[in-house]
Amino acid sequence: MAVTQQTKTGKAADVVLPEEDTTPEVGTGEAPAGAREIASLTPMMRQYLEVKALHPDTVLFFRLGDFYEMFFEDAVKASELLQITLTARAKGADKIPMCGVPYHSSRRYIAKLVEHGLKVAICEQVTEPGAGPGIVQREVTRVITPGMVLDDEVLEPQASNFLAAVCWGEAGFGAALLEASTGEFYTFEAQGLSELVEGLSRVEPRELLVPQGMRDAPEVVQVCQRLSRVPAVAEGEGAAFEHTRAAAFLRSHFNVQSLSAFGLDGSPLATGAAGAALRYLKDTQKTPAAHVDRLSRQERAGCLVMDESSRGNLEVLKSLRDGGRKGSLLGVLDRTATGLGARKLARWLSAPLCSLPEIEARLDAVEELSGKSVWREELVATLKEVGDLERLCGRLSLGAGNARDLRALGLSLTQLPKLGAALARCDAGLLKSLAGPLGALPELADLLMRAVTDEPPVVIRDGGFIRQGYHAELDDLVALSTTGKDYLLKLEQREKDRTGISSLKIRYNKVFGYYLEVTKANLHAVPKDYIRKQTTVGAERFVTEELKEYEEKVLTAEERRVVLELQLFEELRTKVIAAAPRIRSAAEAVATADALVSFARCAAEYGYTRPQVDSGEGLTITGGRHPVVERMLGAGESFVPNDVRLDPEDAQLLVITGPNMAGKSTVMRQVALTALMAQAGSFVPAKAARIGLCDRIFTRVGAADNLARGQSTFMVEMTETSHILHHATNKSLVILDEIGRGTSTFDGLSIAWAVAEHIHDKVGARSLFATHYHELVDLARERPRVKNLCIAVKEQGGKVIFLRKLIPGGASRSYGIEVAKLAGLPPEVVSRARELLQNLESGELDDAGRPRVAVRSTKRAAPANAGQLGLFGGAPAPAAVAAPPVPPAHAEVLESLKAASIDRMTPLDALNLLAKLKQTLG
Ligand SMILES: Nc1ncnc2c1ncn2[C@@H]1O[C@H](COP(=O)(O)OP(=O)(O)OP(=O)(O)O)[C@@H](O)[C@H]1O
Repeated sequence: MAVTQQTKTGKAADVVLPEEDTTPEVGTGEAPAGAREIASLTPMMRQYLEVKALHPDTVLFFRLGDFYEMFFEDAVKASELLQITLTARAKGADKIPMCGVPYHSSRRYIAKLVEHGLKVAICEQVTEPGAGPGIVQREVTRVITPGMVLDDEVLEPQASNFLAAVCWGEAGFGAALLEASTGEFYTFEAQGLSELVEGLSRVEPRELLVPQGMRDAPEVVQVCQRLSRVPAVAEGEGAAFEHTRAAAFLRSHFNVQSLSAFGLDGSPLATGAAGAALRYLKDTQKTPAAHVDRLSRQERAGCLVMDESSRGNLEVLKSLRDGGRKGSLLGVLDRTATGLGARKLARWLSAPLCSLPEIEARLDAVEELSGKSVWREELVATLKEVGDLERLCGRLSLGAGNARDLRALGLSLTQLPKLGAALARCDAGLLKSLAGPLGALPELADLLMRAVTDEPPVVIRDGGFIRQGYHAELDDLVALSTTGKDYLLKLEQREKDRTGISSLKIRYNKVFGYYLEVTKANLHAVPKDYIRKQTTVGAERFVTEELKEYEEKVLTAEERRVVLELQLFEELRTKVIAAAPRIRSAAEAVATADALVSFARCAAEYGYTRPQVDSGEGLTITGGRHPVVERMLGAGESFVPNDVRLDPEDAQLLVITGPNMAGKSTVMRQVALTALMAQAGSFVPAKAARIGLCDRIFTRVGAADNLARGQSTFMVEMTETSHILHHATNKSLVILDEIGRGTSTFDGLSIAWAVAEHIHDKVGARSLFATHYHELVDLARERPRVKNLCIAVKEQGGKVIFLRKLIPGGASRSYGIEVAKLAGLPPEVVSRARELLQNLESGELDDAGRPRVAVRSTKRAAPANAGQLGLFGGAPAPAAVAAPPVPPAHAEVLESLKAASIDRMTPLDALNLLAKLKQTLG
């Protein structure tokens, strides 16, 4: 049996039990599984099915000796995803599909299944083989799900891994966000789906927990569709979401009389979601989750709101190109030294502040840190030595940590006083305030450093991780087992001398313990007092009384040592759990310091300046740059800075025109990103900036198709625009890039015009409006707070040179054809396009009033009904045909037309007039 076990342990990961597995279970004496009816399964397979029935939605990792085995459909699914061999237990019709992975390398396999959105239940042997009657007892000790991951193999250091529990009712939605590895725990309530998605999108949850039976509810389907990273969906017991039960559960966990301190009074939905999330953590991890020691409520008013698509359009956390950090604002600003800091920075950028004092506090800190480069880099060096305190503490609290985690925690805690002392010397209040929590753990640091060896093993079950000198009894046991081993070596030499068998060896295996091995050729020299134990192919194995005695001594010392080490590990773990709240406060301080240092490094190295943030509604940026584009430019290219001024008095809405590729999108995005950075507490890429606090930033940029959601490009564009018009306030910043582009020119222009008017007249939000409809420039004549800007270009030798400079006024042309030429369109297509453009611009119309775009220049004729008007900008051609007798209605129309002052008419006025004229004609 032991031989089988050793062979299995030694095999590669994809090795599984032989197809016809007749091996009884280790130490159980269970009958071999042969070809039998499934109904007459072995006790072990029955045990498997019982456990599986309790965890039907998981892939069950069933511990068998040194392997985790999977059976039935789990085996089929896992073998495919993990690319391991699928084999079978039993034969013929009773064949049970099966596959397995070695225990010691299981982490990466589990990680892979979880990455595929599956849940993995770990079922361990909880009694020793042969320790009692019947088979080994087994229990599920942990369920690993996409949102409940503790292992470094799965977790990205810089990214959070949140579970989101969501429930809903007539009053709206309740949500709870829980990070199992760090213990972060938040709730919020939302009135509608958009608000819910906006709240969830800030942390991009990996898993969505919803009440039983709700997986396919329209609310869940829509949330999944609208989040840019689709979460795995899990169902939790409906009762866990129920308000009173959830409240009682939370009160008992946090050991409080009331939940009012968490802001949950009168919030049944948020309470339900929080209760369900915490219960899910406890149920899957089977621990008290002591590291979850606080719960806070996120208020919408507390931070600058950005919906999912605005955050995505501005590429705040990831680039649109490939969804990676590179090319995003976070990619540029993340110069953190720790995973803690990186996650904090991502949170700051996804939820910038709205409170002036808090923003000023961060800016003060960044100013001080950016000015002291040597000292700042010393801080960075210290921060680099601090491990992921939150996750180390989380793993240990949840019983998943090992001795390496204790060692890493000890090393990290040792750095804290140094970091604290450096921060205490700062002038900025925020930096100073971080020093307190960093000085609160010297005893634990000292204890862990004294207790754990420098390089402890990954697996704790064999001991070997407690440092010599930490525990006297353990030292004695270690000494005994080592001297015992020395003794055995001496004994071997003595027996060699006594018998004259120079090849005699003392060996050890798990089944026989220590034995003397003598090759067949030397058997004649074996003394009488040798007791034969076993015969192998080339040798005989013996024991002696003396050997047995020493074996007893050594082995018991070894066993006691392991037991004692495990006990000491538990004691240390308990101490860590007791200190969890202080560790989390220290982790928070480290994360904050690291994020501020990161801002300061960017400020110093990228030439950023401190923004002036105030409660006004203006926004002035002088010499502003796009933080990401300026870092992406190649050698020899330099970013052209631009000035932008938005003012509620006279420049509330800026219409930006300019050729394709001129830099309209870039300048608009840089304004939004500058405001966002300032409110996150960062310095900004500009010579000077004054930012009136924004309550929300909206962007409607480009024509992002969303066919997966079954919406056309234009529909998406209009839905987003409508969302903006409904939610923007006079404190908001609105970026609209080419509204109306997705439909016909006339419809598009009319919509763009009406949207701009509405924002100007009704909403009052600071807005930047880029457009190719040059007609929109006329809006500035109509509305007092509209200003025109355009991006300068120079024409030289038939070529367009982009100057990238924003100047007052409107652009006269698009240069679209020139850009198309630059892009390599065939010359004949380019020249034909020029011809068509000329037709359009000369306003030639056919009988139906449409421009005669298709007319070739050689065949162009005078328009037949030259009396018709070009709708937008087309000049009426002089009347050239004698008029027939005019009916009265027609005369009225002609009069109206004559009276109309086309020069001062907006396109919409023209449309209205046209409608009136048609009405007159009947
Ligand atoms: N101020 C600037 N300095 C240097 N390069 C710039 C600047 N602004 C834009 N660019 C470069 O020009 C490219 C085109 O800019 P952008 O996409 O903003 O143009 P656009 O006017 O919005 O074009 P389109 O109308 O075709 O969408 C950018 O990718 C960037 O590389």
